Amino acid sequence: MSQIMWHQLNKEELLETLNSSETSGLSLETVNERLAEHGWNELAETKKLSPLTLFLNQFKDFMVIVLMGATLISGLLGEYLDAITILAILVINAVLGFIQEFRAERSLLALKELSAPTAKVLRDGKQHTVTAKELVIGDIVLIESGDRVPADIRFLEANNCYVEESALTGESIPVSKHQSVLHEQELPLGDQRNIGFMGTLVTRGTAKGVVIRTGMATEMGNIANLIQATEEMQTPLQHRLEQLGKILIAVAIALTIMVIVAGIMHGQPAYGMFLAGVSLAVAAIPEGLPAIVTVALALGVQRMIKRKAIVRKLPSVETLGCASVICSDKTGTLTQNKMTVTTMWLSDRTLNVTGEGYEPVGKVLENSREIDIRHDNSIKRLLQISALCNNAKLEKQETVHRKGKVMVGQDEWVLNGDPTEGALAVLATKLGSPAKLLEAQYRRIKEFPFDSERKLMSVVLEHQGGQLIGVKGAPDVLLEQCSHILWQGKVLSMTPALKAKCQSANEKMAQSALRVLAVAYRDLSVSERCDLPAEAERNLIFVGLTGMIDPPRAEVKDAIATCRAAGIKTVMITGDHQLTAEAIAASLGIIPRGGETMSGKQLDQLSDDELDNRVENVYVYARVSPEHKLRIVRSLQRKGHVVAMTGDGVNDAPAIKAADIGIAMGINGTDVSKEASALILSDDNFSTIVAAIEEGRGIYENIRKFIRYLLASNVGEILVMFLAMMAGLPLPLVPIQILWVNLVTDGLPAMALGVDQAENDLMKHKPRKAKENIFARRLGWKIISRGVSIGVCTLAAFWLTLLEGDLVKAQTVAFATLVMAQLIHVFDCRSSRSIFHRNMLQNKYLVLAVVSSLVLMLGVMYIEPLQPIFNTVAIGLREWCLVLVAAALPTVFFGIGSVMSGGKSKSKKKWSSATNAA
Ligand SMILES: Nc1ncnc2c1ncn2[C@@H]1O[C@H](COP(=O)(O)OP(=O)(O)OP(=O)(O)O)[C@@H](O)[C@H]1O
Ligand SMILES: [Ca+2]
Repeated sequence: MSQIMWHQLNKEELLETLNSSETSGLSLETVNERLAEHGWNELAETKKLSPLTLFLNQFKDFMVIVLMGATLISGLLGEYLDAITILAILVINAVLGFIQEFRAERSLLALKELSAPTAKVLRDGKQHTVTAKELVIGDIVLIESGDRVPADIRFLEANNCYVEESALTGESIPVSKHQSVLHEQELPLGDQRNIGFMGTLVTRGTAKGVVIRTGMATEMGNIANLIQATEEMQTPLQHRLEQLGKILIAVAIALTIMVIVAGIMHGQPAYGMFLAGVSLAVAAIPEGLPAIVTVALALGVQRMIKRKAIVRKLPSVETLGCASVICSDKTGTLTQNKMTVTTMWLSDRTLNVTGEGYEPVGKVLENSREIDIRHDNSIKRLLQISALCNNAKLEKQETVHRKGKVMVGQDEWVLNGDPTEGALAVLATKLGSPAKLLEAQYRRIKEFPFDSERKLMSVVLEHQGGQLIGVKGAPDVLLEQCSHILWQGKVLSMTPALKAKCQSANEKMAQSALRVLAVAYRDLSVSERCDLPAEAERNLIFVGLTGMIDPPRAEVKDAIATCRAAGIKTVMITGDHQLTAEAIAASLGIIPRGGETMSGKQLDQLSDDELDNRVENVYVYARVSPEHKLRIVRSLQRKGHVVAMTGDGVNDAPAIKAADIGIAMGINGTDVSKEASALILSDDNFSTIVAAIEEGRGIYENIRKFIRYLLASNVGEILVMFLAMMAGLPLPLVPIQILWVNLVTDGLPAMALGVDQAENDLMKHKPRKAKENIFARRLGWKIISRGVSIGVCTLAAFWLTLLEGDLVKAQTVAFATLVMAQLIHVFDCRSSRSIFHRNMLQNKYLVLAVVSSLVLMLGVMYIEPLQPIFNTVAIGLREWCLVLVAAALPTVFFGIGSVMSGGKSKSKKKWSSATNAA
């Protein structure tokens, strides 16, 4: 098929060649056949790391290689048992590391799938949304501004449609597309105006097209290998940890060398010292840290997905925890986006409409009495334009519900399209003027699609008597274009008095939280040119207003209160009317006493400096256009805020990109906004942002928990050996014991900390500063103090037992003390205050991890055949008392210390209550 000159075919030839139908699309059967034949509509991926490579990578670590070399030598020297055990431990270590990294990799991959682009397609006569991957040749697709063209398509219909093709042609100015036949033989891509190319961006308008090429056969597929850029997935924290890791390695190696030298000087055999030293280095270097961080991030991301937040860029998980302002759209994010028209205003009459949801059943009331509207021409005109200047489709669909144990089919009205337009479609159908009926007399010949800059939409309709323009949109904008008004059935000139009436009716409706749309029209002489919205939308005849409710989402009010307690400010940014916005903001508790609201017009009059001075006290921005959002983000950032910003349209992308955390809408968002975003809300819901922030904070704290645990453990491990060598004592731990301690303490317990529950005050303190050091808030002190005391206590237990003269017994005691001390200390790490502030059994994984580590430790102490391998003896009650006291001392001592000095007041100082900050 690739030889076909698609741009030269007319519609009939096109659909015949592709065996498709413009009105009903392909059948699902055909789709499956074609999928089987041509494969998925996707570009080939670059290669991934194979699991085997990932596993072998675990052994690439320098110290591990040294240790394996050393083991090999000891094997050659006849120490088979030692060599085999060390190797076994290294393999287990590698398996753990592999599992961690493999999981991390997998979850990152899953993330990509989740944010895969979708496409609207006509199949079996119905409109479906599918992932773009599922498209086949012949599919009829619908695209609108903000979409990426999902495959190579030939246009069948294009309304004011502009596409930006710079990825293919280098030309960054969008080109207009049309559906007419092009006759030239060879045409460069940029001139194929009736073809849309996969991956290019629709910047304006709407269109319908038929898929002519998919996957690697597309023009984008031709150059796919050139554009597969790898995205930076490392977070700032991971980056800093990598650096920290290098320092730690250097320190560990330096200390190890000192241990070895001191040991040899005090008469230890050189080879044994070398093996002990290298084992110590392997144990003390937190090589698992990056992997655990990735796992903690990835698992956190999974939890976020369960809470409907899809993270597209891993670094934003960290940034989320620092967010200090959330700028949110109103419609659909703070509100339900389920619109219902409740009020109409025309010719100075206010009419109420009954009925709920999308079911088109309801009555018209005036002063609470039902009225007959059948002969009212003004109302008919209002309904007519509302129905025809409208792209929403109201359909009856059978949906299956569960009632107890049986599944019941039920007819339900569903809406395909924009809810604002849906509400108008419902209104028209309710009151006897459904679009289906009207379309027989009025044929749409042109559309100027709605955009959020113009805040209007209009259509040109052809009927028996001629042509007609119907317009709907924001009343304040539309009124400016009306020279006449339909008043009690007659067309009058618009006077200032009449205009004032319209305005005050609009304001009155807006004040009661209604979203208000105005409707206007005019006749069009056939000779009149109207190619641009500005040419069509002028000299109009005003008809009336419709007001629709859009109830706030139930859970949002609490979410906003949570934010306030967490020191995060919520700002509403909306294209809607100021009074509507204020009414809704008030009901959600967004505006505190003294808080301001600002309109887009007012914003335009402020310089950047003036805006900076006021920005922190503005809680609602109304009647703004997308480009205002960028100014707001920048201004807040200049004030030192970490800004989360939502958006859904094409024009929102710059603001989303500029924000510290750009947030797109999963349901109503455009492809462009999603691509620009760091986070996608799969339910478009504001409270999901708050949930994500909470997870973000929790993940960061968990990372701090296990960094604290791992580093304190390592300080303890190194110190025991170091002090013993300095003091001229024998080795407190033999190499295998060191490796074993490392394995049982660093592995599972550290991972379990990574999925620990958050502390209760997580959302009760201010966000942390973006530049905060990982060791801030006394973490460094905690690592050193706990590490040193674990080392000292272990050494004391060793020395006390050694006084009896049995080295193996003393080494067993040291081994048990070190393991026990770490297993107790791990619980301390769960709290920023002390071990006594949290329920020890809350984290089931941790309890399980600690119990298995205990069993592993007891195993090598009490299973007789293992004793010679691990250099242990069975110790008795007296030794156990010593072990437990020495192991508990570091944690209990600091725990009591923190309780005595009032751990609460300390934490309060650090986290000064944030309530007054918001
Ligand atoms: N489909 C439409 N056709 C005509 N006018 C519309 C349409 N949708 C919205 N409007 C008008 O344009 C105004 C701005 O709408 P826009 O979609 O930009 O913002 P919004 O959805 O109200 O707010 P948010 O930015 O919170 O999503 C609305 O108040 C309404 O008067
Ligand atoms: Ca360790």
